[in-house]
Amino acid sequence: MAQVLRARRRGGGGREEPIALVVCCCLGFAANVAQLVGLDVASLVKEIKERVQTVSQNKEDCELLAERAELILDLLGRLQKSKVIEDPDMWKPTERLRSTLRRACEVIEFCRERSCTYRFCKSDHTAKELRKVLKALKFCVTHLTALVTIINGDQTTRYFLVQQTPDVVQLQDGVLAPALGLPAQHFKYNDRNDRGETLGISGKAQLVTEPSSVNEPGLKRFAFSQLEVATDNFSLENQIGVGAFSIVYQGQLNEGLEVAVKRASYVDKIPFHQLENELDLIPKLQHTNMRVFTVLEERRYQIQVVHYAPSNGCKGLVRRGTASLGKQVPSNFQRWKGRVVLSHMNWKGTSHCLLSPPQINQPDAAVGLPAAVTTGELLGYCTRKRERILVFEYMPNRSLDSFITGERATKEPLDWPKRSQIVRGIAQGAVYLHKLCEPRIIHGGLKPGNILLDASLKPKICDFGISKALKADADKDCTGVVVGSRGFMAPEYKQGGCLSLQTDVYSFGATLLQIIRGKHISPSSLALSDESRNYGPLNKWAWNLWKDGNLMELIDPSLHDETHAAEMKRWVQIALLCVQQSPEERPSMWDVLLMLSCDSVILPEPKLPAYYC
Ligand SMILES: Nc1ncnc2c1ncn2[C@@H]1O[C@H](COP(=O)(O)OP(=O)(O)OP(=O)(O)O)[C@@H](O)[C@H]1O
Repeated sequence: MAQVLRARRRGGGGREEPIALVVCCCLGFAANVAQLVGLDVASLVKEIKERVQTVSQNKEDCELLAERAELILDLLGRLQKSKVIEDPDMWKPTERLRSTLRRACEVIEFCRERSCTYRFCKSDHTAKELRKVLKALKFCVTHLTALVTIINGDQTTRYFLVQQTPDVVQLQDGVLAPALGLPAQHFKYNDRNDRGETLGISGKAQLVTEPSSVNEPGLKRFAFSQLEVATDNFSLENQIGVGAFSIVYQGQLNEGLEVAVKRASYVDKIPFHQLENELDLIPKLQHTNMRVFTVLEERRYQIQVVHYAPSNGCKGLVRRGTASLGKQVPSNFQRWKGRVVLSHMNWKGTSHCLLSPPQINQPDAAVGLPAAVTTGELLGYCTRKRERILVFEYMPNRSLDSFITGERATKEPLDWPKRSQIVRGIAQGAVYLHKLCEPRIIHGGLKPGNILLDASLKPKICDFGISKALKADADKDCTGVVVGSRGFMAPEYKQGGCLSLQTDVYSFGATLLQIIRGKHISPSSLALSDESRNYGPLNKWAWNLWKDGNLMELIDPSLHDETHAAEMKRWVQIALLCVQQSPEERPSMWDVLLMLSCDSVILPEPKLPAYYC
């Protein structure tokens, strides 16, 4: 069979040499790794396809096998166009590809066998081998798809600004190549763009060998094999999200619980850091989150706090037991016409705002503050060699972006009441992070892709990979490292590498504009400079329309027959306040929540948004 598997030619000493070797000699090593793989793989795939035509057993599986082999060839072809292939180490995970394809050829050959003796003795073995090969090919498809997807940057473009030395800031536009299972030292982020600028994260990638210590008693440590089973071996079919740093899979644990399994894509320090950051921060959020405002009952002028914030959780907003309004209730909460109100002092004077009618046993409704709005529950984690995996509760409606700009935008467009519930929920979550948590947290990556929706479309902010816990007296965190998504990053963050509460406000504003605009892109006549596109592409358009008093044009056409036009326009104005160029001019998230919740709060005139020109 060997002769049909590899084309050969006569070498100098009359020996036969595989074509691959010949190619390797003719071309420089680095440049030809991909071609080498390509050639060899192409002939193997061709062989497989031919043999499948005449199999007599396991026909369906053989056909599936041929399909996967063809897909692999296609993916390799796409990857060849990418510079990443010049690094031979990027191909390490495909090293076994050729041997797998050879096994595939062999096993298909067995399936062509028609003799009864063979069937009697070997058919069991063949079926097993076939399943193994199918599984191995599936792994390869997943790996290559991840490479293709991320190299092509299927989502919003990412930027990485890295301060190598205190005064050198470098920019990368586009997504860096990740690879599952590659040793960290194989990553080199030194590509240059056509202007000769250095791209990407430079510096030595470091292997993180030991998992960070996890002291959270509530978190479960999962075995890798358990997650393999839960996600059908991290199969492509189970893949539900590809981020810049991880791939997320839907899975089902033995006990039937649906989970989202977030597996780090890089083996570099940076993505590990992202997942470890989440592992560190999320349990803190959950602790405060679950215990604060769990049940609030209003009895005339009394508010009974059944659950309460632990002393190290939130800032002592509530106390255990029964408190009389106006006495033990913190100053932000006051009695007003017999209702719980939030009184706010620093936005154009004092405004009193009834956030929502109090309802018995409905915690968030009672005071309009976030109960369990901040994040999906982190159930546990898994570390094994170079693997870093987080396991979350599964959110059946996944992320907001698919409803706003993705395929569900047309199939299941959200009406205004749903959108406004989501917007308020995000604002509540951000207030919770900025004001109520101890330490306060800057999310750093607010955008529709990082808002998960539960079964009733309640939003949960996810992805705390780049979030920062603020020191008590700090209001920003400057690392010089910038990671974010085009369109949602505040200009001062992109330029200076400092995350602040105000950069989150900017991202919230850009998200709000997108939620209001929906899928429909801005008019082609709108000349946007590259800079404008980087910072909230809708800013300029919204600003122009606001000045012309023509805001309805910005609003998603599917909402035009709704009866909420006034509120929609008001919210565009709020979004414009959030995306103002100057961080000092932007409202706080607390202000935003008030403005969203109270029509009576008079909105100031927005000033120029970031990158208007
Ligand atoms: N708990 C979950 N339930 C359902 N879907 C989820 C869950 N967590 C994540 N996803 C899906 O996976 C996608 C990527 O998740 P996440 O944003 O956490 O990854 P990431 O690698 O940090 O991505 P990025 O940094 O590019 O935003 C989400 O947009 C969402 O569609």
